[in-house]
Amino acid sequence: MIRFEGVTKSFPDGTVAVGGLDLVAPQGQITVLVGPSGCGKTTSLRMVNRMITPTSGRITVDEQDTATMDAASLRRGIGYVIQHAGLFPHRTVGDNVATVPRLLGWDKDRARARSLELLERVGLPTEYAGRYPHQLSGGQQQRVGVARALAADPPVMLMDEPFSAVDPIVREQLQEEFLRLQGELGKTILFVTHDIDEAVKLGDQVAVLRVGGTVAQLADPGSLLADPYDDFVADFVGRDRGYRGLGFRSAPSLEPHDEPWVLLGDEPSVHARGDSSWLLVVDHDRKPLGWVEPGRVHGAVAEKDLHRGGTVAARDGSARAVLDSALSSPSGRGVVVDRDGVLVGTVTAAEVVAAMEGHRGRSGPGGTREHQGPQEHVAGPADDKPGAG
Ligand SMILES: Nc1ncnc2c1ncn2[C@@H]1O[C@H](COP(=O)(O)OP(=O)(O)OP(=O)(O)O)[C@@H](O)[C@H]1O
Repeated sequence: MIRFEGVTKSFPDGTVAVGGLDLVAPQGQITVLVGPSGCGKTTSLRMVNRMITPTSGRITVDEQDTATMDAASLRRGIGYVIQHAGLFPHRTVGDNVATVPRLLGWDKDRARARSLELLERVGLPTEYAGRYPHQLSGGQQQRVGVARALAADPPVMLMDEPFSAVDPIVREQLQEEFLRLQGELGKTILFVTHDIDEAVKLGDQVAVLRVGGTVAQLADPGSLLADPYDDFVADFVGRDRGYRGLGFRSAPSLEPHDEPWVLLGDEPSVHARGDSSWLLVVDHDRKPLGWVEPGRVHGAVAEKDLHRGGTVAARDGSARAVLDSALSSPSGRGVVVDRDGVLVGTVTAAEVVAAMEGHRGRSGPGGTREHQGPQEHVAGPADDKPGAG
C-alpha cells in the first residue's frame, strides 16, 4: 500500500506542483493518477521513490515512511516504468532486464534465467535477450521496460505514461496484456496517464487531479463516469460518458431470443431463413461467424458472403458490449454468446435499453455514490455541486 499524507512539493522557482495530496493506493490494486498537463502527476509519482523529495507531508510504502529509508534500496524495491521505456541503449535487452537483480547481488546465471522468464512473460521471444534496444519496435521496448521493472518481483510498481509513446493499436495490446499480467501478479501499482480512457480501462480506482496537485475526485471508473463530482471532473471525463459508463455495468438480465442460423458451407433452408432478410452463419461449434442476406446467396454460404460488421457480446459481459452488439448488427439483432463463444441467441437494442431502464427504475438514478469526493470520503450533498443533476 502506498499512502500520501498531506504531501506538498514546491520547486525553488515558486511553482507549487503538488499542494497537499492525500491518497491511498491499496495493496494489489491499480490506482491511476490522471489529470491535465502540469497537475503534478509525475511529481507525485517520483516522490514515492524519492527521485523528488517532498517539501512537506509523508509518503509511506507498506506502512514504512519512505523518508526514513535508504533511497537506493527503496528504489530497488519499487518497479519503475516510464514513457519510451528508458532502456540503457548500450546494454542488451537481457542485461537491461537483469539490471536490478544484478544490483541485488544475484549471480549471472540466475539473473539471466530470470531475464528470459520475464521476456516470455511480457510476450517477447527469448532470442530478443541478445538484441539492443534500438533493434526493437517502440511497443517491444515498452514490454522490455515492464519486464525490467518486474525483474526483482517488487510488490510496488510506479508507471509513468508507460504506453503513451506507441500507436493506438499497440497501446491497446499492451494495456490488455498489462491487465492480464496484473491479474496474475497482483502488484500495488500507481499509474500515471493524461488519457482518461486509459485511466478508466486500467484503474481499479482513478484519482482525477487538478492543477496544483490535489485530488478532485477519487472513484472507481464506473462511478467516475456515472457521477463526476463537479464541472472540472465532468469536463475532464469527457463526452459520451453515459455510453462509456455502460462498459462498467454488467449486461442487464434478459433472455436472448432463439436465432435461426445456417452452417457455413450449407445452403440456407427455408426453415433456417425465418422471416428476416438477414440470417446468422455459424461454424460447426455453433460459434457465430457473421450475417448473410439469404436472397443474395447462391447455393452454399461462402466466406465471401459474410457481413462481419456486427460485434458479439458475452452473456455475462458489460451492458455496453450487449448494446453494441445490437447496434452494430446489420439485422438489428445483437448476437449473445456464452463463455465458450457459442451462440446463445439475439437481443435488440430496444430490449437492452428497456431492461436497463427497468433496472434503473428499481435502483434509482445516478448509480452509486460510494468512493465519491475528493479524498476518499463522501462529498457534500449532490445538490450542492455545481452542474449536478
Ligand atoms: N524541476 C522543476 N522546477 C520547477 N517546476 C517544475 C519542475 N518540475 C515540474 N515542475 C512544474 O510542476 C508542475 C507539475 O509538473 P508534473 O511534471 O508533475 O506534471 P504532470 O501532471 O506530470 O504533467 P504532464 O501530464 O504534462 O506530464 C508543472 O507546472 C511543472 O512545470
